[in-house]
Amino acid sequence: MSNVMNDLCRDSHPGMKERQLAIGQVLIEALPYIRQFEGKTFVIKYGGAAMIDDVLKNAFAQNVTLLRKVGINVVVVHGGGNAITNTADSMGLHTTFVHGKRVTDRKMIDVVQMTLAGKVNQDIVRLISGHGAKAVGVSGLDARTIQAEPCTEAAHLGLVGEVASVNTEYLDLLCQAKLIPVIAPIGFDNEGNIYNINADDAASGIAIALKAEKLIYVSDVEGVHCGDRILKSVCKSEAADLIEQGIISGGMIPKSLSAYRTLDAGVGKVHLIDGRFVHSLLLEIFTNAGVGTQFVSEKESQ
Ligand SMILES: Nc1ncnc2c1ncn2[C@@H]1O[C@H](COP(=O)(O)OP(=O)(O)O)[C@@H](O)[C@H]1O
Ligand SMILES: CC(=O)N[C@@H](CCC(=O)OP(=O)(O)O)C(=O)O
Repeated sequence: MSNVMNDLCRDSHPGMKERQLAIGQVLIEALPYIRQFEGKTFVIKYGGAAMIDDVLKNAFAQNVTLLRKVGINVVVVHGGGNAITNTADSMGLHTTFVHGKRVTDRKMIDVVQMTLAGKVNQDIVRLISGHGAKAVGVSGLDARTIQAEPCTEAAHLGLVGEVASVNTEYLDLLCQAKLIPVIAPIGFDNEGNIYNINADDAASGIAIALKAEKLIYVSDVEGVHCGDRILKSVCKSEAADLIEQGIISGGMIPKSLSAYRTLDAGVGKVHLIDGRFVHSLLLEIFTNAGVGTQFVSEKESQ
């Protein structure tokens, strides 16, 4: 027996038995969730601070690996808005956002493509693979994973698209092989035009197409704020009011709107969790506590 184990067995560390018991209880609490979710598909939108800070990046990769290892089909759709802005800045290109979406001209779409499908995507693949799962980088262009169409606000936004259809056969194949697709949110239309797709919109379209069990947005806030309160749940009409009042603004607008589209299309659960909090993903999925904000349909919230 190692010295550490010897010490533990003699209970020479005050409070150690209590700590071990607590760890055991947390692990057991996960069991019903593991049984419930085995073989189910979770789409995880990876964005915000958890994409920038090294400790958080690593924790995210560990969390995703653990989900895959307990039999959940994990599909990651990543953002990278900050990285795109940094690359654009370094090339002297000016960035403008309208209601949380980037105005995208021909020069900007090149920056989006090389940044998202290049460095950002491959960094995530490398990190996840480093923890023992096999991640596959998928540009939305690969195998027509994301067939795009111009978004409704295209007149103002340029080459910004929405998901028209998803190659679910390809993604299902990857999941069946126990691989983790890591998807960059770009797509092309029938004429071959490439579109920049907001990652929340892409994650929503993919969750709907895959009939996912859950869509989870990992972001850089505790949840949806209303003043100094974090809302445990928010329904569609409340969200519409909060948008109207400017309380939900910027990047939270596409997130909220895509959340309700996802729910309306039949995906059971849509959550927003704080990627700045290490292991928030595991806590959300495997504990009774739940964290962050759940987007719910009108009926459920009443
Ligand atoms: N009511 C709100 N509650 C929480 N965050 C909000 C709200 N309104 C606006 N935001 C902003 O939305 C941001 C999250 O959206 P975004 O920057 O697109 O994140 P991500 O990169 O994770 O997609 C938050 O950092 C916050 O600044
Ligand atoms: C149309 C549009 O806005 N596309 C986004 C795509 C990346 C993204 O959504 O990144 P986050 O999740 O980190 O915000 C952009 O160009 O920034």
